[in-house]
Amino acid sequence: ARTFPTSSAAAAAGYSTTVKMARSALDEVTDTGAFDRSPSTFRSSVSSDASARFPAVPGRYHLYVSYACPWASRCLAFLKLKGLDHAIGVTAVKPIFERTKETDDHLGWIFPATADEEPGAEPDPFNGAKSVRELYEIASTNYAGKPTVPVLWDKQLKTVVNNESSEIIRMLNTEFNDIAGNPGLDLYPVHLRASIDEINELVYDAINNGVYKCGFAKKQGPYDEAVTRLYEALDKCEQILGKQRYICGNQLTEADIRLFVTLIRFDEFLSSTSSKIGEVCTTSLMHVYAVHFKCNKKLLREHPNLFNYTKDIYQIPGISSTVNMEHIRKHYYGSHPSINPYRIIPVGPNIDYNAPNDRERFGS
Ligand SMILES: N[C@@H](CCC(=O)N[C@@H](CS)C(=O)NCC(=O)O)C(=O)O
Repeated sequence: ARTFPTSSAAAAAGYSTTVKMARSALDEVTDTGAFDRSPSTFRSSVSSDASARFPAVPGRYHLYVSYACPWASRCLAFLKLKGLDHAIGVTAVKPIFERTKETDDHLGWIFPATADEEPGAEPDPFNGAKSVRELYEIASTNYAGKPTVPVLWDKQLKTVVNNESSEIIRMLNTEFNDIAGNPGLDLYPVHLRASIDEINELVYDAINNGVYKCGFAKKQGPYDEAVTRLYEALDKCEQILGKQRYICGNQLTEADIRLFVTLIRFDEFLSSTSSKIGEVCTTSLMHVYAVHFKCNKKLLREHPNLFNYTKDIYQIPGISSTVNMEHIRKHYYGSHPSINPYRIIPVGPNIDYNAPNDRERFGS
């Protein structure tokens, strides 16, 4: 049996020891049939202030991720761009959900038992946890919410500092500058904040979360609404990127990273999102092939500006190392046995995102 420090660590970090939330995305569909994402639970901040509860010191924090997950990947991108890999370690889980406990049927993120088991994934180096769920239970006894990645983990207090990627990326951008290899890079600069905020709102709702709203809708109305908004937003971004190199001007910002993580998964993700629709809709006898056509109005590679832009961002030093297409494919095609019982991975478009692109026409 494993034993963990529990309530004392959670109490020290100021968290309630019982958190009740949705256990999986399937619980996050409202009576109207629309997908409604639950808010993240752990919302503390690491601070550059040495007297803070979570001071930005090297070696104290660890990022638990899945390479399949777009939200975790945006944190990985910030870690690389800011030159923080020496200060904050990373451990990736296995790409395919497994039972997290023998005593119930929850499926979730699992660490491999050894470093050889799954290229890219590693055992938990600090807590010997079998699952991400166990990490949450160390931080908060009886945690009943969704055990999601990313997790920004405090090795000293043995707790989750924050599990909301939009907040983690802001901390990585500003709070670690004393120890960052690239402190001068500001991905949320004051003069562009209004524009970044506006784009983020559109991109989060219609694109990042929009693909999930398409995928998890249980009724036609919410699906129609989500898919219309998704393609309107993609068209808007396509137009903007016909005039400038990056989404908020001619400078890379967090809005680009937030958009990129969905775009890079897009042509793979269309059918993966559909797999989840199929799982939700097993009782309505929906056929998986029909489901696969639900989100295919247009592929990424049919939007020339968005497609070249995705290659451009991918080719920024450090970014390609945050994209593990193998984990992305394995996760989406392997984590839903009711839809894809033999876990066969479709051949996929195998796009070369390192291929030349036309973005330098806007200057470098
Ligand atoms: N709001 C969170 C969302 C993270 C999230 O939804 N992660 C997914 C993976 S893409 C997850 O871990 N899901 C676990 C599950 O569905 O059980 C963030 O942006 O950090």
